Formats: sequence, C-alpha cells, structure tokens
Amino acid sequence: MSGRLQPYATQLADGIAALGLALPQETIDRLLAFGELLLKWNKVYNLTAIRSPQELITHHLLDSLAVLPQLAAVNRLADIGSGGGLPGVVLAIVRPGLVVSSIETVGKKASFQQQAKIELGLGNFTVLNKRVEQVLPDALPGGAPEGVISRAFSSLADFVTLSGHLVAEGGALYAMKGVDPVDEVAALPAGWVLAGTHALTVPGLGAERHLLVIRRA
Ligand SMILES: C[S@@+](CC[C@H](N)C(=O)[O-])C[C@H]1O[C@@H](n2cnc3c(N)ncnc32)[C@H](O)[C@@H]1O
Repeated sequence: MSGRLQPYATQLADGIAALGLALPQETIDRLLAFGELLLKWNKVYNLTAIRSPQELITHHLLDSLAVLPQLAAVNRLADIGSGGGLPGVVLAIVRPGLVVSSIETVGKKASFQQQAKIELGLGNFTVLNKRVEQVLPDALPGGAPEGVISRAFSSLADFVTLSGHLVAEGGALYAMKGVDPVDEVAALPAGWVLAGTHALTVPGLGAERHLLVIRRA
C-alpha cells in the first residue's frame, strides 16, 4: 500500500497497541485505506476540518477506536450524524460481526460513505441518507440496534430527543464527547438517565475524551 498515510502506519499500529487492542495487519491496512479515502475525497465532499495525515490518525481513527471496549456487548449499532463515517466506518472495519447503520442527512457525505463501503468491501455497513428523526427502527438492518452512537453531533438532550426512538429495549445511547459535559447531563430529557461516564485516553491526541452511556430510566 502507498499513500499519504503510509509514513504514519507505525503511529497507527502503536496507537492500537496502546489502546490494548489486538488487530490483524489486514484490518490495520483497511483502516489506513479508509483514512486515504478521507484524505483523497475531503475537498470534494467537505468531510472533515482535519487535513494533516498525522491528525487524521489520532483525531479520527484512534479516537473512533477508543470506544471499542465499551461496545463489546453491542451487536447492532447505529451511528448518528456520521459525516465522513466516523466512528461508524472505523467500527465496521474492526468488528466485521457488528451490524453498523450510519445515518447522515447530507447527501454528498452519505455518498462518500457508500463509496467507502464498496471500496473497502464492508458487508456489515449500511448508510442511510436521512435525518435521524425520520428513520424508524424497522428501516435498519436487523431492526432496533442495542447501541446508538454519535460523535460531534449535538447536545446530549438533542441526541436523545432525535435518536432515542431507535434504541432497542435494554439498549443504550453512546455519546462521544471531549470534556465531561456535566451541564448537558443535567439537561437530559425526562425518561433518560446517565448510566456511566468513561474517561478515554486516545494515544497522541492530548485532549480529554469521554464516552457517556445513556439509558431509559
Ligand atoms: C460535526 S459533524 C460530525 C461528523 C462525524 N460524526 C465526526 O465526528 O466526524 C455532524 C454531522 O451530523 C449531520 N447531521 C446533522 N443533523 C442531522 C440529523 N438530524 N440527522 C442526521 N444527520 C445529521 C451533519 O450533516 C454532519 O455531517
């Protein structure tokens, strides 16, 4: 494989090891291939503000991978407001048994994800070009997912209000956040409670990351 990310392949492999994950080389190569697609098509599809290959590894690939241990019990996952496919495409690459539905309202971003699905051969990944509030659980492969995740999508209250109807009974919403958003937790709508806050360390990122788990009360 060659490309702009290749000089940083070791950084990705080291970061994956630092996260405590053991991934086959073939999977790491597919992560790099997805990163190359993001870099290649960013200008056309306006996918991310990040343009440097090194930051793409830390802020997109490793940041998405850092939530993996918390999703161990999830078999079907929906990613809301997924933009260029983050974290959904990354999670679909590393867990081929995870059924991932990605919901993105902007057509060109959804088109990019569809192209990435084809180029990377992601049979477990489906993209829906829709607003999440207009998606019914039955429209997702396998029905209501046990996990509904988002990164940089909205406030916790809006995430729950717009996406809560998708979560299977007993399932949870997972919000990827920077600094622990205590004010947003206090503003959660009635009927939903914080089930846990996990501080995450993303190798090489140098900023706070938290994963908040929200369940029905
Ligand atoms: C700041 S971007 C984050 C993208 C990606 N999750 C990431 O972390 O790089 C938020 C995305 O949410 C999408 N979005 C906003 N409202 C939405 C809605 N109601 N339903 C689905 N997607 C929505 C936007 O089009 C945008 O791509």
